[in-house]
Amino acid sequence: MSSLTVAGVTKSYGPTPVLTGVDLHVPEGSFTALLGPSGCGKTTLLRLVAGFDDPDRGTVELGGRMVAGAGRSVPARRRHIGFVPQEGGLFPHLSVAGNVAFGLPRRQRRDAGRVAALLELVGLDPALAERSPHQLSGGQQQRVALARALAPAPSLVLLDEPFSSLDASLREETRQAVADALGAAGATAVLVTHDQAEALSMADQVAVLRGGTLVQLADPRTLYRSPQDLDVATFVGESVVLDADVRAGRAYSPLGVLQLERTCPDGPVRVLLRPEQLRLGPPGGAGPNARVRGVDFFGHDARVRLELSSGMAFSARLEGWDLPAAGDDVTVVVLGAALPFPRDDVARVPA
Ligand SMILES: Nc1ncnc2c1ncn2[C@@H]1O[C@H](COP(=O)(O)OP(=O)(O)OP(=O)(O)O)[C@@H](O)[C@H]1O
Repeated sequence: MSSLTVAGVTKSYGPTPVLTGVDLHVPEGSFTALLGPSGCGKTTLLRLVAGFDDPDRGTVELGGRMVAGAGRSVPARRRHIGFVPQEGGLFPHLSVAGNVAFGLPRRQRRDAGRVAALLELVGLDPALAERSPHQLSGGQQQRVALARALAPAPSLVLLDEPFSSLDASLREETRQAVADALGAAGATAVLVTHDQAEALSMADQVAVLRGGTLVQLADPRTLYRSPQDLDVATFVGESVVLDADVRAGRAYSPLGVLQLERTCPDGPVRVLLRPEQLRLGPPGGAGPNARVRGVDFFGHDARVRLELSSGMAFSARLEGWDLPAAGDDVTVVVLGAALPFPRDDVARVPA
């Protein structure tokens, strides 16, 4: 497996810039998620790395070898990159074993042991080897597609929204199997997704793309706890965004006086809290009063929709055991510190 380095990559289709100066380094043996809203350029970047298209400017290096840029373009088939598309792309007329063997070097294609080992690597029972793709679930098909992509021991594995067509229960299980298989193979991998939970739960590092620009590259915890700006913050998780005034290192907000995560000069700011930082107490306790407007119950936890007497709406995320009901009056307690941002930082999604 190889590292991947993308430097200053720019791409336009006609007059429309799609990628503008993207830099990205994926260390050997690590897993990076490319996360961003629809149309931000994720697939375009993946295609430039795969060699399906060429950048207008900038370079792509695999294991220190330049494969695109500076007048060079190594054809896709010579980049030794494994590709897992949205919907498996398995050959319908070949068995599972035939599909996996297709990825193997010619002399190993008849080696049933190699095929069985690859099926086991992706968490599939080798007894499925003789089935046709249409006799598999969507999740099993994606695992076969990964086994096929890993078969030639590629320098890099690219996965383009490979779980998007799976239903929720299968998605979780397949994600886990894919992440385990990539880890066991020591693969360098890049996953394209617009699903923040997928990116945060699977990747070693997450690259957030917005409008063709890489706005933040960080490990999942740093990205969630210290997002670059409010737009990234609201994209990678639910948020409570409040206008506040900073005085002597504390933020005076509609949810009380808050500690700050980092130093910040006095003056108006916008602060970010995560809904799981809020706790509810009985009415009349310390902290601002709020009324429960509704409860979205998810089983393991719930989103409790709240409103202050000023009309400001926000949500708390609470464990599912002891929940208030719509119409209840409560007091709000904030745990931990808030993250300050300039007041003119735009929050894309309201609290
Ligand atoms: N071959 C092409 N010709 C013209 N425009 C293109 C072409 N490919 C992509 N685009 C445009 O480039 C922009 C980025 O597309 P891209 O597919 O990379 O986005 P994405 O982030 O992967 O989106 P999605 O999550 O919806 O797949 C879009 O506005 C798209 O319409």
